[in-house]
Amino acid sequence: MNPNLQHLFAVAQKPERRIIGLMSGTSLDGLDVALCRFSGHGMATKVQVERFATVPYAAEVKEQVREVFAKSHIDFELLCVLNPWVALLQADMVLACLREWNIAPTEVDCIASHGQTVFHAPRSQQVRAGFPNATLQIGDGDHMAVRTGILTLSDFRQKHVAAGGEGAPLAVYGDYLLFSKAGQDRILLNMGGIANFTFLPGSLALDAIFSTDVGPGNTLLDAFTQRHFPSKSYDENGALASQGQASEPLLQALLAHPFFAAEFPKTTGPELFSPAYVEQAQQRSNTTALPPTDLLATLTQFTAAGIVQAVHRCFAAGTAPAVAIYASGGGMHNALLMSILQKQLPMCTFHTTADLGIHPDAKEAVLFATLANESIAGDPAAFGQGRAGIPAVSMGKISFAH
Ligand SMILES: Nc1ncnc2c1ncn2[C@@H]1O[C@H](COP(=O)(O)OP(=O)(O)OP(=O)(O)O)[C@@H](O)[C@H]1O
Ligand SMILES: CC(=O)N[C@H]1[C@@H]2OC[C@@H](O2)[C@@H](O)[C@@H]1O[C@H](C)C(=O)O
Repeated sequence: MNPNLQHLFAVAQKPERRIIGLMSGTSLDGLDVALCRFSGHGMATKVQVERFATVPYAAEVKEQVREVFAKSHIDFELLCVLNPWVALLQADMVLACLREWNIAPTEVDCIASHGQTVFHAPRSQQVRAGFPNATLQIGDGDHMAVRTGILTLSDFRQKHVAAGGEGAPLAVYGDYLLFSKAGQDRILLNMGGIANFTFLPGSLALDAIFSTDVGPGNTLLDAFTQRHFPSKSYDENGALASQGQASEPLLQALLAHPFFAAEFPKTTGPELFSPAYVEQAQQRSNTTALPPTDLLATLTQFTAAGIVQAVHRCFAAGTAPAVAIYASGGGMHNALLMSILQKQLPMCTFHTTADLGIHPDAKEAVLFATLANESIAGDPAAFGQGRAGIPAVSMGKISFAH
């Protein structure tokens, strides 16, 4: 037998596995690195996050990735070279973390690498007809494996698309295994560049759980903060938006897109929720002269409205029962956004995933480590027969280090 297969077999049979989960999201702020210790799989999964770091991207890295990010027209050669370049950059970040943590690469069983999404194209957002759902992440897994010497799983979203999904949100898989609680309805709300959530019914019924994107998270806030306040990369704690007055006509124009009325589960990205989207809504609502702080106030309300509408929709049948919301992602640090959510969702109690034992900034990196643990040691049957958006499949392509 190929010794690589023997090694994989041995890792799958270990009572505990050390897996590094890597996530670099739509905000392009850096690489989240979570060193996790797993035992078990499926509903018996136990995970302990031993170390976590966000390694910030240098300005040059952000600039290079932005050149090919969420754009219809790009330099194709640049995309081609960024595919290994991003992988090698992230591999070196992993090796630097391991050195700092005094852990040898040989002590890590596997890396679960999300890569960098450069374009997300569910059918509902494509301009051409007749093509399948599609999504593209760069940061090649073979380069990660060879540079680090660690078995690597990568490119998780393609199997989801191949099995009928849109390639996202994958959060449902990890949230279900790690955070379900009998007797308590929970929403795991992640506010990154795009906002998404998983609904976990207290009944634990597999046919009631789902994950969905709900609209923009920080992506538009970041873009317009950077445009109007060039020294800032984001609106810290919502301080700028707090100085402005939201425009109701612009808010309504922003909410007019069919994405908001579409059924769950659904996905989106900065391809749709771009600065051009906001500029068009400003034209339609005669609000092009809005002062920057009013614009940021409106965009904060817009982010909140997408989330609030979606939470209400979870309970469309009647009065919303009490539900516990567990927040994660950078948006949870935006005090203004959080206060709007709390005001508009009085039936919810607000917590963070830290209350469930996972640091909110680490949650998505832990998700990919969990997906890798399932692919290596689990069984896709943990997700029943599979439903729309939750096909019962093992995700991640395997790259051997040698
Ligand atoms: N103190 C803060 N106040 C306001 N916003 C903040 C604060 N801290 C972080 N953020 C926001 O969080 C963003 C980063 O969020 P996060 O790292 O969750 O995004 P991501 O992982 O790239 O996104 P995605 O989940 O869409 O892939 C920043 O760009 C910023 O907008
Ligand atoms: C295509 C893509 O990269 N989507 C991301 C993005 O960031 C948030 C939201 O949009 C979510 O759908 C997804 O990531 C998380 C980790 C997910 O798949 O659950």
